[in-house]
Amino acid sequence: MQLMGKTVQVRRALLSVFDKTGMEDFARGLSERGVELVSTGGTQRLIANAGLPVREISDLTGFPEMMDGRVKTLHPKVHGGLLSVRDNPAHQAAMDAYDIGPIDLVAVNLYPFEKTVASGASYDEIIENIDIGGPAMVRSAAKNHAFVTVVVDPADYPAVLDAIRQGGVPYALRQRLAAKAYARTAAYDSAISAWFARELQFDEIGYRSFAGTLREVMRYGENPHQWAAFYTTGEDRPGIATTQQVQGKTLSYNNINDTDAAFELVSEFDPHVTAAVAIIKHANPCGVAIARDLVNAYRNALRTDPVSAFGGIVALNREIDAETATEIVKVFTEVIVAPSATKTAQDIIAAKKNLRLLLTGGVADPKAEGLTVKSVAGGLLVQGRDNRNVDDCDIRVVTQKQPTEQEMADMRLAAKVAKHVKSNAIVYVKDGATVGIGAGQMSRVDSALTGHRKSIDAARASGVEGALTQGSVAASDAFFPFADGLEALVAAGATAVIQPGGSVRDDEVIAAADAAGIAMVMTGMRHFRH
Ligand SMILES: NC(=O)c1ncn([C@@H]2O[C@H](COP(=O)(O)O)[C@@H](O)[C@H]2O)c1NC=O
Repeated sequence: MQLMGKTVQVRRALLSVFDKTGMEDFARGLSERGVELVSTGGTQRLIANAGLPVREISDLTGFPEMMDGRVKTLHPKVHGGLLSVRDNPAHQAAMDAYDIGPIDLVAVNLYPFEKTVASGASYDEIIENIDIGGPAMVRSAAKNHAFVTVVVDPADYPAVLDAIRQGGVPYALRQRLAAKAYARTAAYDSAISAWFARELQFDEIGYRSFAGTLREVMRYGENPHQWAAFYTTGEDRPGIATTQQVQGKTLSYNNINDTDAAFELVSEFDPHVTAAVAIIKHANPCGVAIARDLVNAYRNALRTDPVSAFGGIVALNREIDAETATEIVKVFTEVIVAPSATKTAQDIIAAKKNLRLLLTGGVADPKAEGLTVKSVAGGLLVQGRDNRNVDDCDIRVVTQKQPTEQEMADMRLAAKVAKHVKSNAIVYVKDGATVGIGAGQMSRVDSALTGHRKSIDAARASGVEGALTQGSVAASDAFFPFADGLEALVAAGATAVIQPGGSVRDDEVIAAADAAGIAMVMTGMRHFRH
């Protein structure tokens, strides 16, 4: 392959695109450089209507497009023209024998499989939108990038035209376009296999592929020496991947991770029922509150841990109003994320140039099915999304003391927040707001103590002696293996506790609660989060 690595002149191009964006200009540019154009049905009509000379694919193959377009380019005259090694005498002999002409450039984009699935189309319609001929051409051309240029993204048309105007497409560009082409067909097949898996409810099908579309390359990852990029999967879930950035600096890797945690948390609360605000640091909440309006929810969330809230992410489940925006901008905040914002709220936030404002258009459905993926050395851990919460549980009172209505409401809030706190999680709540959060400790007792200690700091910050946890309720994300965790909650001042139960020592824990005279309920649902 002596020609390999050289700049290649383009003499014949095959154009077959579903998304016709930019195609007329691209075809004109090619035509002006003397490139012969060959094209399929709709693409051919577009080019011909623009007054440009273009051959129909059936003229090249000698076969009509048939079977509702299932077979149009699947022919040796196409694939031979794409795959032949130009300086290989045997390949040349085959081309001569079968009258196969070289094709130097292919521009293809595929039937919109992903969009068809997202639109809720029927099974048959989805199947019909699996492109076969397109990926086949893309793969042939990409394999033979030593000689052939493959363009799968209209965004690359200008660069390719520029190269052709300067005499030909250089090897480095052909190579990059080939890599992109295989990434595209891999992502396409990944979407098809993921759809099949969902449709047939296969939990295990032998292979899994996960794909995304590049949204942005970040300056760095979790730390400055780590490379990072954000890929979106196309899932139609209001949140970090679908958000519109209205203002502020570009998002960092950590911002994206924390904003996701923040918005998923407030999405637990139906905005028609209550306003909810979460302030997040390092993917853990440092304050969460629900209230009749956002401004009170924000003030109460902030009170939990005003020190940690500095440089935090604020998520809201309703449209941000001017009053709430005014409160938020008083504290140094990295990101605000909400379904929408009033014009006045946006103007108030605009005064802080660097502050990012992200609008999602709605809250996420906390009950929606989905997968989460985590990488481990040499593998991927895949599981169903944790799409259930305390509202799905049969709550059992296990102590002599019954919780009051207020305690019960606060325990539901505490349990929903605990679901979003890294394990071991302990969340203290009083009157609709968190008053102490213990996150990510290796022992449940330590989490209970941490939340308590932080509530003493927060009380002091607001000029109150003692702990905010006095008279609160507490939630634990998992059962208490011993009574010591429960006793730490009692010592912190909790009057009611919500936890899944299920320990072999549940009896001891219940006895400790009875001895302390507090109420305890069990949900039967654990919410580990790592
Ligand atoms: N069947 C084939 O041989 C075939 N060849 C190309 N396509 C696709 O047909 C589309 C373009 O069709 P048209 O030019 O008719 O709008 C492209 O998305 C291309 O990927 C095909 N369609 C499906 O497999």
